[in-house]
Amino acid sequence: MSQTIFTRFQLDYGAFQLDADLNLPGSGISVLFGPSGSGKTTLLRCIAGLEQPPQGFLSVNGKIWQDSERAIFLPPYQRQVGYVFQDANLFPHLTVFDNLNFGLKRVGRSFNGGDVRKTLKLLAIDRLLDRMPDRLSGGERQRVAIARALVLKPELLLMDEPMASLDFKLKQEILPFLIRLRQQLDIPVLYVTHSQEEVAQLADHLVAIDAGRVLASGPLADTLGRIDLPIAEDKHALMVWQGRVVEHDADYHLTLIGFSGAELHLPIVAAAIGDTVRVQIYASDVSISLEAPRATSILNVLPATITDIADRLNGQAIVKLEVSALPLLAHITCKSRQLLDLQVGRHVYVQIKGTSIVN
Ligand SMILES: Nc1ncnc2c1ncn2[C@@H]1O[C@H](COP(=O)(O)OP(=O)(O)OP(=O)(O)O)[C@@H](O)[C@H]1O
Repeated sequence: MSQTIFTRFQLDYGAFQLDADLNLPGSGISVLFGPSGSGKTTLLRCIAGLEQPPQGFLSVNGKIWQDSERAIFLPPYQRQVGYVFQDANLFPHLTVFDNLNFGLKRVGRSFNGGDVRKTLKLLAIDRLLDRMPDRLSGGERQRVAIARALVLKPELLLMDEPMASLDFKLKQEILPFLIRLRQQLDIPVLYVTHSQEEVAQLADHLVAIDAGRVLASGPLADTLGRIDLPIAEDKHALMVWQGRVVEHDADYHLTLIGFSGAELHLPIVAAAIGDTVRVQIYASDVSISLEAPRATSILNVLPATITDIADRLNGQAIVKLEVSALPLLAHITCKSRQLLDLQVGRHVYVQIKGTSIVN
């Protein structure tokens, strides 16, 4: 059975109150997503023991780290937590090796352990060990910061916008490593971001937070499909489907991806037949018609059923659909919704104008 993290924190800063009750899976990446000032960092700091709210409970994989009712509070150094920040914060006067070894020595562990080697390999920093931090790229520095946290074998890894200070190119460079962490790490990760793109690429579980409160917490597609939340209204609102590569069509530079009950053609994907891939579909790329379009340039046309609709004051309607059992969001105008008389339960066709692979 998957181990679980239970948190309950209440904290009052005067102008801001955190009141967060969360149950997170004991594996995979849980992403905390919310606007600036919504309390994401404060929640991570509570989990790390850097804040001590008067009301707090935290248990990680069956161990109680904090329980205000029983006056239990493990100080930060007794919590097996790795913390990666926006900036790598490496010791500038120490080599990469010494930066990593610094923490290991403090806990009486050797650099030569199998776990350390595995981490260096996972983050491809084995060839950077002699470098000083100022001779590393921003992405390499961040990979060293992640390795420094992981070699201490934490029970939980906290990552607070680890890519926020990287430019687009460096983000693209580090993302594959984060995806690899998602696939290979056997500890739970709590990852803070503002970016829908990072949500699509990394989240297994998604928590939407606003004004210090948890609005939703659940498997990625469940939270993305909550049309009552700001995340579904955002102009970058999207859905993520996981599928497998069925075939490549070299003549047309297309790849066919199969999902449970649906197939999509994508611009050719660098993955082998049978590989698992995530595909993101923006709500703004989905249009709806009542009949199967007979002459259309759009390759991906699928039958769907409307399961929910929310009209917004800005003239936009968010439509939630099911394609087979796969959830999908569409942003259309309220005028189109009225003209087509779209109602919950109606069978329609969706045309998906653009799709892209996220890993
Ligand atoms: N020590 C403190 N004392 C008083 N208020 C604080 C303190 N730390 C944070 N706050 C306030 O708490 C609120 C939540 O801050 P927090 O940094 O947790 O938000 P966030 O969601 O991580 O934001 P961002 O995405 O911009 O990093 C903010 O209004 C912030 O000003």
